[in-house]
Amino acid sequence: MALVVQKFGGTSVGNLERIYAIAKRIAIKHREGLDLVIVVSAMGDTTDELINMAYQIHPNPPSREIDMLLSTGEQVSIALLAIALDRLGIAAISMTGTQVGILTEATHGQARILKIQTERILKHLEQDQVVIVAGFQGTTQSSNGFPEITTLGRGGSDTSAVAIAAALNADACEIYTDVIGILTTDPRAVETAQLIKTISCDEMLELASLGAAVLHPRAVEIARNYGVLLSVRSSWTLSPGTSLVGGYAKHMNNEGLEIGKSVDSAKLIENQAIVRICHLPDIVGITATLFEGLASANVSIDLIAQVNNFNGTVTISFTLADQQLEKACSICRRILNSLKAKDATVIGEGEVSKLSISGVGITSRYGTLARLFEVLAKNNINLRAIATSEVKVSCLIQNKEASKALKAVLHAFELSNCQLYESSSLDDINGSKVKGVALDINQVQISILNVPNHSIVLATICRGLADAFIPIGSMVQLEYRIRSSSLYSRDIILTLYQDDRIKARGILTELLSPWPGVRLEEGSTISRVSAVGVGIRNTPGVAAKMFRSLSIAGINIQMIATSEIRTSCMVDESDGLDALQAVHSCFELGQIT
Ligand SMILES: Nc1ncnc2c1ncn2[C@@H]1O[C@H](COP(=O)(O)OP(=O)(O)O)[C@@H](O)[C@H]1O
Ligand SMILES: N[C@@H](CC(=O)OP(=O)(O)O)C(=O)O
Repeated sequence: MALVVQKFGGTSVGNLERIYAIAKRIAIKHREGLDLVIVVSAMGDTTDELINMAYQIHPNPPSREIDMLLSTGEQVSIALLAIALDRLGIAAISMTGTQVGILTEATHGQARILKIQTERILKHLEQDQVVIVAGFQGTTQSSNGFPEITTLGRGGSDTSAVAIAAALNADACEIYTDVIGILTTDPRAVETAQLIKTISCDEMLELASLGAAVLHPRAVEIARNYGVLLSVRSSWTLSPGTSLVGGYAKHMNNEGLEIGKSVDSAKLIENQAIVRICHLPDIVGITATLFEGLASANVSIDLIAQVNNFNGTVTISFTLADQQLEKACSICRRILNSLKAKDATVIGEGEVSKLSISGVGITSRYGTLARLFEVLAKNNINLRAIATSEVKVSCLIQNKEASKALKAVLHAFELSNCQLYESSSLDDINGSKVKGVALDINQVQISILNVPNHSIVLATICRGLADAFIPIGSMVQLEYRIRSSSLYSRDIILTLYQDDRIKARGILTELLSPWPGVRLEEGSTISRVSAVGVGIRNTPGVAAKMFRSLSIAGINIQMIATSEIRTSCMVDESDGLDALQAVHSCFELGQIT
């Protein structure tokens, strides 16, 4: 008999009528002969309400007690669902994370799953019972050997469900929610959002980490790592929803279900080039004009970084294949001439290579970025540009340093040579275009200016933030040649969550004190709008189209950070929603296909 894990989120079990309606759906599937493990979240806004209560009593409640408190939310809904199934004549049993044996790290509030004991679940399934498991919670052993309740972090029931499916080697894992599946964007923000029928795990990881709250990135990571057949569907209709594709059926490792390696391959592309444009006037639409000009001349751009300096000028850098460098520089110069941007300078540099590491949760797993930059710094590798995302980090380095850098990275991340791929030009697939767009609010731009030209600063910054569990949203590096000198000055620009601003300021100020020339500047709160799709890099003009749509909407782009399958633009906080709508519409994502 097929074994299916189904997860119902907080909105789907928001009141007794909904719980009963879900019980009826489950009863039908059980009678059809499926073995069912059901994971549920707490009813409606219960978790928020519980957190609120704790903070009314104490400004800094103990994390153990918060986990104890929050875990009660799911305990209510599992019991009610079991009662509803009993009423319908279906044998069911509810179980907490501790009763199942969902073993996690010994940390409260954000624990990762190490192992799921399947014996008890399997025993009840054999007895033809529906097994109902509390999502979002696990158990660990305290230092004195007693079991303690842990929670997995907000939105953690998706993670519970996919992890249980992986541990049971289930035939499918279905996430039921209040929308018909994964849509081209949040339908609460854009009414015309359309269903995406299939999406790759990598695309969904990017979307989820960029603000698409419909699926938790950790759940996607587990599905990708263990080849779980995952879909997202509506709790109220029978439509098939969205299927995720592109997972790998890896074996569970001994380190722990959620703890495996974050980096699974490295790749080097030689003969790349970088173009740097400095002192560009900060005029709405200027970036769009530049990239439209390049696209119409068939210049294929890879990575783009742009930052609005706080002095009214813009700095842009982009990478491309070496053989297109001269053409790109002359197009840029021509456009800048026609725009009468007299102060702007265009500098091209060839003979660089792009070294990338790929995996899952690269930016959300604290420490992976730091490890990469530490290794490169230790080997004295000079970084000319960087691009970060959830599934890939790329660094531009000089050709002559490329093989040394690659060797060091393979060694540091314990990758074998067969994971290395070399190519000399623009490569591979013709994927589809933009799959979806997402909006992430409450971000802040932190600029670290005038960084001396060595990678150790980058490594120090990333390690300091990782040790303080501060996630980095986007990160770019821009370089300028210092006037009348052959030396470069470097700026590193990060986006972080607004809530982490004060903590990050303290840490960065202290970390940067050995380099007295380095300046820290903070911008105002910004929103990040991102377009995601595997076809982005092979479709010239995608970025230009996005930049133009923002300029037509009168929205100034404050920062651009791209990776291979995503383009993110940071805009003023108040422009976020308009920016999302403009980008969604420019890629015609609201049209029924
Ligand atoms: N790309 C997207 N596709 C679908 N829903 C999205 C997307 N981005 C954000 N959402 C939002 O995610 C919500 C579902 O997530 P959530 O509220 O956590 O559900 P649940 O309570 O079922 O866990 C939807 O109601 C929708 O507003
Ligand atoms: N109840 C928890 C866990 C969860 O996953 O909820 P939901 O499925 O409603 O996002 C929370 O609110 O964070």
